[in-house]
Formats: sequence, C-alpha cells, structure tokens
Amino acid sequence: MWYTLVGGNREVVWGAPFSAQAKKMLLLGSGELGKEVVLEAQRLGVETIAVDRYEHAPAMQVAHRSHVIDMLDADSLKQIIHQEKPDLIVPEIEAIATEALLELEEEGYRVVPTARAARLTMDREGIRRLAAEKLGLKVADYRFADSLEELKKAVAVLGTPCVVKPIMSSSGKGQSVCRTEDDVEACWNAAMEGGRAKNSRVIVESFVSFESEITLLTVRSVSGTTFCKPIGHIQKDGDYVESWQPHELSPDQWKEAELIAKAITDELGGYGVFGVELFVTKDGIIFSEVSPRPHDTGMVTMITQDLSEFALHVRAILGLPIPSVELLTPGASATLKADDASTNFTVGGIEEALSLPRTQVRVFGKPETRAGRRMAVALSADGDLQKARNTAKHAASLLKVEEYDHEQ
Ligand SMILES: Nc1ncnc2c1ncn2[C@@H]1O[C@H](COP(=O)(O)OP(=O)(O)OP(=O)(O)O)[C@@H](O)[C@H]1O
Ligand SMILES: NCC(=O)N[C@@H]1O[C@H](COP(=O)([O-])[O-])[C@@H](O)[C@H]1O
Ligand SMILES: [Mg+2]
Repeated sequence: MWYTLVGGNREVVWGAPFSAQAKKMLLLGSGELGKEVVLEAQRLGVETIAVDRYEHAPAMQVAHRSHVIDMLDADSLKQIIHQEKPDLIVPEIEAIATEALLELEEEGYRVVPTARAARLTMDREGIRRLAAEKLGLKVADYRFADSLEELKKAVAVLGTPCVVKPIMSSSGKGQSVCRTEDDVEACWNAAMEGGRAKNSRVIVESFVSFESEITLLTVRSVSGTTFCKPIGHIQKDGDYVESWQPHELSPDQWKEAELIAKAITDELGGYGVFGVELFVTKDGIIFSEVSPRPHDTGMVTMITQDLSEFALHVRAILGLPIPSVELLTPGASATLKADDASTNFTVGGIEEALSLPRTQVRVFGKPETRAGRRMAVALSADGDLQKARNTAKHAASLLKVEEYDHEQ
C-alpha cells in the first residue's frame, strides 16, 4: 500500500478504481437511491460494486461491477463480501440478512452506518422498541401479532382506525388501514402478501391524525451532527408521491424534531445520512421510523441543496468533512409510478416535463414495471415553494409509462 499523508488520515487516501489501493464501496440494494450514491462515490474516485436481487437494477447500471444474489441469504451475502473485500458495506434497503452484517463487522468489515443500526431498522420491531421503550420517544401506540387471531386481539385493544404493516417491508408494501373490526382479515392478508421477507409478524399502530409529516435528514460525520431543512411529504398507500423542502415548522416544533432526531441517530451511531420520519401533530412531534441511509422523500435535495443527501452520505461514510449544508432554493419532487406489470415499456413525456421551468427528471432505468412501482421522479425549484410543488406535480403528470407497441 502506498499513501501520501499531507496532514490527513490514512482512511481518506485512496488510489484509482481497479488498483490495489482503490477504496471499494459495496452497496446492498441497487435501486434509485443507490444509483445516486454510486454516482456521488464515483465523483470522488471510489470503486463501486452494486448488489441486488435482480439484474440491471438502477445502481448496477452505473457501478463498476455488480452481483445478483439473494440478499436475505446470509451465506450468499458473506460469500460475496469475502470475494470483494470492500472497505465499506452500504446497505441500501432493509431486506438484508443483517445477522451476516453483524458477523462481517466482527471480522473487521465496516458496515454503514453500523451493523447494529442495519439490524435494528431492518424490522419495525427493533427500531420501534428502541425508540419507544429504550429512548422514551413519543410514538403511536403499537402491538405486534403473529397470527390473524393475535391481530384481532391487538386491534380490539388499540381500537380503529389503526395501521397494519408487515414488520419487514418498505414503501408501504403490505400496509393497510384497518377502519373497522371487519377489515382485520383483509389487513392480515394484505400484510402476508406484501411483506419483503417470509415472515408472518405484523405491527399494528394506532392511526395518527397528523397535520403534516416530515423527514428530517440528519447527517453524522467527522464534523458532528448536521440537520438538513425539514422535508414535507405526502404519501399514498404508504408510499411517497410528493415531497418538498423546506417544510415550515414553528421554533418549538423544530426544537422537538431536532431533539428526537439527535436522540435516535446518536443511539444508532456511525457515519452517514439518516432519514428521521416524524408526524407533526397538534400535541407535538411523534417519531415514526428512521432509515439509516438516504430517504426516498430526500430525492428533492438533488435540486434544493448544494450537497444532495447522496453526496452527504458518501462524504460522511468516507470520513470526509461536512462543514455546512446549504439550502439553495425551495423545491419539490413528485413521483412517476407504473400502473401495471410489464417488461416491454417506454417512459415518455420527458420532453414535455423538461419544458417546464427549473425542472429536471431522473428516470431510474428499472428493467420491469409492477403496479405502483416508482419508475422516475420530477424535481422542480422555485423561490415560491407552492409554485415548485405545482410544477413538480405537473412535470410528473406529463411523464408516462406506456406499453411498447411494436406496430408503431
Ligand atoms: N400510525 C400511523 N398513523 C397514520 N399514518 C401512518 C401511520 N403509520 C404509517 N402511516 C402512513 O404511511 C406512511 C408509510 O408508513 P411507514 O413509513 O411506516 O412505511 P414504510 O413502508 O416504511 O415506508 P417507507 O419505506 O417509504 O418509509 C407514513 O409515511 C404515513 O403517511
Ligand atoms: N422507501 C424505500 C425506498 O424508496 N427505497 C428505494 O427503492 C428501491 C426499491 O425499489 P423497487 O421496489 O421498485 O425495486 C430501493 O432499492 C431503494 O432505492
Ligand atoms: Mg416510512
């Protein structure tokens, strides 16, 4: 190994990709968020390896190389890590055999932000018990259930409406609102069909009537803890459709939100971006969940901040300083989702969307659609936040996923 040390530390010196001195970053999960992480890592000359459960995932299309494995299988995960020997293992989704990450960390591998954080946030039970029972953060009342019978009992205790979610899922998959006791069975079935892992445990939460919901991006780096301006968002069927930054909070709300975000991220530890999801209610701020990685609603930072959440994540995990984060303009994002499953489709309307002022699009390049699958996002900036939101929504509405017609 060869190092130049000019007042820096060894960890932040690296050679060219593919060389023996390269800094190697391996992503577990290669969706739209990972794609941006890879691009930012490459800007700093890092060698990138993308891993996911299917071929041609978005981050694989921009990484130096890729592997397709079952990331829920501990042996496959360990095998690929031992083969690649990355300097950094970067979980990009929850559904990973996190017990393998704990072992790999013991062996000396660096897991971002830590293997324990990946473990605790991989299922809703770990993070919920930590937040509510260890840290005493305000959360919606909750119960866990392993069968339809247990779910019926839990709903009877919590009352309706309540929200039923598989303990391991994301982007709202398998989540449903139980409005009356007659809905319980349908909610149970939805959770069994929609969860990411073969696990029949669910969480049921009292429904929170929030005024708004926000993501507080919190960055832990060598420079300390930094908060981005709050991101407001709207979710449909448990998945985000629109986000904007900044979301106005009163000074008291801001203070409470920061305290919660600091408490949970300090507890999880390590370096990186965390997406702290909070409900803003008349009676204060309620903790919902946290991603120990960039957040989908945070894609808006690609147009609002000097350093996007992806650039921040990469800097933080590489041990580089983050002296400040600037919000350059108010802005908004809106998503394009597919209506049906297809392997033979086109994404159109890009020209029309880009004819709107201060608007950009990101087309993720996913090889297949599914009903409700996020395929692209529109980003708009404007000094007037409401205008930015309207433009982003308009741009997203112009984007279309269509079945490819051979006859045309
Ligand atoms: N207890 C609740 N009360 C009211 N709304 C809720 C509750 N839990 C979840 N929601 C709504 O559903 C959305 C998704 O829930 P949650 O974040 O728990 O799911 P997720 O599948 O982890 O989503 P993601 O992966 O996108 O963060 C929330 O942002 C919120 O809009
Ligand atoms: N809310 C979490 C989230 O947005 N995660 C992002 O979606 C991808 C999975 O998408 P897919 O289900 O379309 O493959 C993940 O890989 C990640 O980039
Ligand atoms: Mg969420």
